Amino acid sequence: MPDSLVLDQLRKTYRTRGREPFEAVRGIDLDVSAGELVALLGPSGCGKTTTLRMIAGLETVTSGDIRIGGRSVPDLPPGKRNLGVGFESYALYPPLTVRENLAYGLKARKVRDADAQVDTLAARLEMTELLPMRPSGLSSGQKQRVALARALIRQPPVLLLDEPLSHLDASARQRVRRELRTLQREFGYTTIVVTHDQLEALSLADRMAVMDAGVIQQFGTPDEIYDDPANRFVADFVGEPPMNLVDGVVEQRSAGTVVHLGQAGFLATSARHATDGAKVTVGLRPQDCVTAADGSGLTCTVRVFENLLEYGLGTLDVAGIAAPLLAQTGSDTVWATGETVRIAAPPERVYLFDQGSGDRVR
Ligand SMILES: Nc1ncnc2c1ncn2[C@@H]1O[C@H](COP(=O)(O)OP(=O)(O)OP(=O)(O)O)[C@@H](O)[C@H]1O
Repeated sequence: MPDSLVLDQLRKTYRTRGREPFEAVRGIDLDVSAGELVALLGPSGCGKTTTLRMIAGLETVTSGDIRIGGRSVPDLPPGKRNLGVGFESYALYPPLTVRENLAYGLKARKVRDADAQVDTLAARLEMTELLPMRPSGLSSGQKQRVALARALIRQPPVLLLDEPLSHLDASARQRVRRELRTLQREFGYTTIVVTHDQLEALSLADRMAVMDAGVIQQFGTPDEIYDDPANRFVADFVGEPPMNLVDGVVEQRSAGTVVHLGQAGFLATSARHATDGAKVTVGLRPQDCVTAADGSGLTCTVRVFENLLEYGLGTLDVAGIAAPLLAQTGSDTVWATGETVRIAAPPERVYLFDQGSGDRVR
């Protein structure tokens, strides 16, 4: 049976002799339901691995609590926490073959069809040919698959995975990712996956926690995070190509709020709480840009147009704004260099952020 996992004001301060204490995790709250897959997503150094290692019991907790199935675990050794841990660095037993490594725990528990279970899982993770090999002969991508299999075969109530697919080549990564998702759904393990790869997080996760500087910036479903980013960091980090972020000035009109961008014109926005005349950061996803009717939207000049067959990407100069704007077009639109185009977006997709705090202005 899967267990719930709760992080309650979890903190980690690293104290290294001769150095200032470093707060890697700064008070994290996270409530993961039984059977849910949550991705911890963030840039290098944001504290994802430290968080996972504290849950696993490989790192001490400075303060706060971790509860697995309602039981507080920070004082328990790793082996008593009832977790499956798929860390690449987690040692396999070198004298045993991969098959023996995978079957070890099952045989210790006297599971009758241990070998058949190993065969089935190995086939699903495309690693049957690795079963007779010894750990020292494996490449990093192969070791990663074995670590994943070893965590999965125990059918743990809570599964922790740290960058589980990072060493696989692009096509194997997609297939193993889908298989991991299928296995997780089938067996219902509560799962935390640490990744810096947003595609991995978007495709695997029921919900994702976007982290930066030791803090969870937003926790929600992939759609909530993409459609309704809580702040400038999340808006910038999630989405490919990234959201355009440019300076703008708010004007409150009787018909609604608009935001002016340089000398290029203005866009209507559904944000209602912006102060008239305030300088804000305007967020506009390249995918949300549409061609506007004459006399409305932003007047832009095409600097470069890339025809990527299924869609096009225009790099547009905007009068009065230093950085260019990226706009994605449908496959039937082709822009010429130097052409003038008018760009708009649905008002609910024109995001405003406070220039000081970076918080969303709604
Ligand atoms: N043992 C340690 N002693 C001191 N500082 C550490 C230690 N381990 C990690 N850190 C620091 O804590 C911060 C968070 O590290 P962590 O490994 O949790 O980040 P991460 O988000 O997983 O990044 P990455 O994806 O690069 O592994 C980093 O600035 C790192 O340098």
